[in-house]
Amino acid sequence: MRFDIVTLFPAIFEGYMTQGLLGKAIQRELVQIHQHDLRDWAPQTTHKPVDDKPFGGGPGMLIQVEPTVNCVEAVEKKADQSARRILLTPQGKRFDQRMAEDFATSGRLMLLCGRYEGFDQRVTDILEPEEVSIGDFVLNGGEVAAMVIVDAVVRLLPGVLGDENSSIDDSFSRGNRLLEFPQYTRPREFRGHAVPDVLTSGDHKAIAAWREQQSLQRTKQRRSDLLRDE
Ligand SMILES: N#Cc1c(-c2ccc3cc[nH]c3c2)n[nH]c1N
Repeated sequence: MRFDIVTLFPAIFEGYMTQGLLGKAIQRELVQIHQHDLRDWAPQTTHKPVDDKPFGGGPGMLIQVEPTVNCVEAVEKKADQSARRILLTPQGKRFDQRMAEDFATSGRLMLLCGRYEGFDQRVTDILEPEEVSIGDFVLNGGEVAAMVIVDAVVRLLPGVLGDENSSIDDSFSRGNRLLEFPQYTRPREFRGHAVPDVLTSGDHKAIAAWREQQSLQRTKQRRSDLLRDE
């Protein structure tokens, strides 16, 4: 799978792409991530401005339409398949596990990361991206949101998580409507807190029943909204 990230701050992604599961997936060529600096598409002046004041007044600046559309069109010319375009914005559809599973079936995603007050409206009108938000809070730009999406999608790709790390029991995975059960490893007791006996009983049926009960109890306590019919 390939991600093309259009951003004013490509360096933000450097460290992120070399660490952990994503770093390994890139090394194993299961994933490609290409950053595209919008400033490379700015008017060829010394300052290379990509932002300007909003018509009609108001605070802050907007990213101009021209560098963005030129950048996206240039990126698309490099590959035969047209990428699925995602614009990160607080006004977007809420990102969730179902959306992550859907994105994971796309061969290529283009993530448009804004800054300032966002993009000129014509970027949306011309490129017709899917507008996505990662939650009801305000960030300073789309890059962190893009990393959240890359992180959630990459772990779903075949071969990225080994069998021992399968995502099948994860909260929210593949239609799971229950939060994941509590997990324990060695030591069997720490500061008076012991691992529940059932987990060391070897009785797999009892373990499964305990985990189901714990998931249901945890979901009722923390996220009862997940139990309501849609
Ligand atoms: N996705 C998302 C976002 C953002 C976001 C995205 C892009 C820009 C560009 C300037 N400010 C931004 C905030 N804030 N909160 C979210 N859930």
